[in-house]
Amino acid sequence: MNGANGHTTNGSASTSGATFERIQVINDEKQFTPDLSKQIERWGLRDAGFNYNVVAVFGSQSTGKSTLLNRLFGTTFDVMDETRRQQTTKGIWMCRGKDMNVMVMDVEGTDGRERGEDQDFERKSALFSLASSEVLIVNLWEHQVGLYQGANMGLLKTVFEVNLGLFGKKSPKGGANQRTLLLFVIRDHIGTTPLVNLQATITADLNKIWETLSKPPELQGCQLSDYFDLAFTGLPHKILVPDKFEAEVKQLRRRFVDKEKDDFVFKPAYHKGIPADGVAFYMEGIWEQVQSNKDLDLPTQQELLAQFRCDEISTAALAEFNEQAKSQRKPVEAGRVVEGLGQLMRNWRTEALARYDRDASRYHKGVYKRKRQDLLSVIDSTLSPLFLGQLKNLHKSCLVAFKKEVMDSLRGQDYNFADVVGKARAKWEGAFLEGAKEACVEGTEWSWAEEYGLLKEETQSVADQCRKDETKKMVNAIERNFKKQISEPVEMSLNQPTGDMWDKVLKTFKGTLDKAESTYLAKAKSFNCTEKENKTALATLRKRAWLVLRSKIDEQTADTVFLGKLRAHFDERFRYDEHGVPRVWKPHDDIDSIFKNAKEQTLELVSLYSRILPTDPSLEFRLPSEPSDSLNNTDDFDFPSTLIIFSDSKCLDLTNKFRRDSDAYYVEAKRSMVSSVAQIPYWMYGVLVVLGWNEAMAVLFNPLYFTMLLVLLATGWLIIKLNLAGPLLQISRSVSGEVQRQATNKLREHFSQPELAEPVRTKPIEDALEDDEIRQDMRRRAEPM
Ligand SMILES: Nc1nc2c(ncn2[C@@H]2O[C@H](COP(=O)(O)OP(=O)(O)OP(=O)(O)O)[C@@H](O)[C@H]2O)c(=O)[nH]1
Repeated sequence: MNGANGHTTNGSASTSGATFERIQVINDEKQFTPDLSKQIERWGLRDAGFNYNVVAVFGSQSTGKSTLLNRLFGTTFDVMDETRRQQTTKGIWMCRGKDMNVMVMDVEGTDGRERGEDQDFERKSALFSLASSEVLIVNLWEHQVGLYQGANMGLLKTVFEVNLGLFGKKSPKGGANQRTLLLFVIRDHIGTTPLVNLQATITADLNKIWETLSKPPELQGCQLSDYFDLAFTGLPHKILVPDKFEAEVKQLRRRFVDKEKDDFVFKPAYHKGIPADGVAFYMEGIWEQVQSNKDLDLPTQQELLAQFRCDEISTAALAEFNEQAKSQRKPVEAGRVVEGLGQLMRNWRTEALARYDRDASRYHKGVYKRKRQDLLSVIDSTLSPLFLGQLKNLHKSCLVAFKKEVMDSLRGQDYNFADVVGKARAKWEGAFLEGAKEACVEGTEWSWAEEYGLLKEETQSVADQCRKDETKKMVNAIERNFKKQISEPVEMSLNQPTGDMWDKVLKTFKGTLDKAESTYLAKAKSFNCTEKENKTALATLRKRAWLVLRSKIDEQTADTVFLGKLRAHFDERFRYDEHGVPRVWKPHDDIDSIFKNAKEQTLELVSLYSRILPTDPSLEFRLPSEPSDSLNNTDDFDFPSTLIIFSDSKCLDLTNKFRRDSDAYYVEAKRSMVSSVAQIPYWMYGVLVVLGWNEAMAVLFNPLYFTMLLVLLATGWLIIKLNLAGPLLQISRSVSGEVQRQATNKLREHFSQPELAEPVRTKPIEDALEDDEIRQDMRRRAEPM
């Protein structure tokens, strides 16, 4: 039964379980057991709160204390062997009463026989018992009553003195004070002296002792009854009248059990106010104080106990709380919005506080409240990062969702920008607020205002950016549309190079631009654009529109296109007559003047196209020459230069190019006239018949030639008869065609001699016109044919 430190830990009757285990609280070496707390737990009393009682017994050695306790409470304390009268209880033992929440203390007897004259332990055990128990059973033989010098009275003197030390500092009249019941059990009460007499004697003796106590000045007037209640009972002789003894003991037990009875001993006033789970620590503290002979101040002890226990309870509550909080730390740190985090936090917080309150509220109120506050601030400081993390995550997710919603909505065609942005902002800022409110735990000073402000700023800047992008997009779309609209009419106007060509172009341009501007303004309304933004966008639109027009003009005045126009214009005037019929040059046609007029008229176009200049000044268009395209930040823009289509040198270049082309047309015209003159005249055939008459007669009258003619005719007749005319005609056509081709080639070769052709091809046409010799030569060559 001896522990490692020489402490007798516990023991039990052979039939008992954990409930009946007893424990030596203080061993004969005056050491306090470290196992009391566990033992109280094993007894099932740890969570009893205040619903338990402590009773201790005082008395001389071997006066049947243990026997009485075992009978009264069903405990299992060692009882002395009948045959050897010697001390059995050493130190202080404790056992749980059977079927009752009572901790029963069996205290070593007070005779000191075994310890010699050492009264120290008696005094200390009395002090300890009084500080811890509600009821002190004073066990004495009947014959000891009235013996003032006897061990009991000495013990009682000790108890009173100790009591003054323990509770005396506080005036008993000052309010609720610790009272203790002294229950005198007179053993072997034969009955010759009635209990009342014995009671009177004992009371008188007690008062006498009380009087003789040296009390501190402030407690001079205190009475014994201010601190103690006295109760008396007698028990018959256990050996002589065992049945009566047992019956009386049963009777006495009822006073410890039956709460309804008036003589119920465990009155609330006697309770030391120590929760069951703190009893072990409290007792240990008291024993330490007692051992070190320090002043034992119970309120201070209770406060110390409260501090220790409240800390313990708080730590236990926090441990569980921390486990719970840890579970959500990772997702929050990983940037996730934890659904219902606020509710979770509220639950953990409430549970932790409830756990603390359940166990700690029984302790010293001041300490309990102070520690609760500490616990609360630790809990809140643990939860605060989760709250802030949740806010940050909410902020992020709401911003992302806001952007997505805006982008998705802006993807379509029919939308009102202000509506889209306004709704999305309200929705996601609202979602943030909702989430933040949910995450906020009541009773804290947490705030989401700062994060909310940040979110609002960011949604605003996203909205601004979107508005800018949308404006840009809209201007681009209007520009594209503008391009489509002006393309055809401008092209048509430019293909009709009349004097009011630019008037028509600018009229179309201005009309379309007006429409584009009003389209912009109509749409811009929904964007909540500022006046300044609208001004900038319109300026950009105008400039872009102008550039679109300019690029269309450039396309139409590109070298090849423009030369084509000139050629067409020239053709109309040179190669076609005034009725639009193609000219067939006759020798009497005045090619030169027609050519000259057509050329001059065509060359006038170069200057017409060279500059955008309407005849009606009201149609003139102007733009500021500044970088107005804020949407694209393009380079400097010089409006006047955009009015010039062809520079002077370009005009000269185009004129030259056209001249070369027109000269070629001129030469071609001339040639066509030459070839028409070179046709064989019909009268030549008549001449041939006249000149060939003699030869025909010679054939008819010459038998050989005539025979040959007949043969030919017969062959012809046969051919017709045999239907060979077609194939032969075909062959003869081919042959004649070939012969004609050969002949033509020969003739061409003849007329294409270098001295005739070269000057026309290489010299400028003016030279050619002036070169009369060549003209004459050409006519000469043409005429004989
Ligand atoms: N005459 C008489 N003897 C009793 C009575 N009760 C117990 N005894 C006997 O007294 C002896 C001592 O009993 P314990 O119960 O051990 O007494 P104790 O006071 O606990 O003894 P310590 O623990 O040694 O101080 C035993 O032999 C009991 O049988 C009683 O009421 N009358």
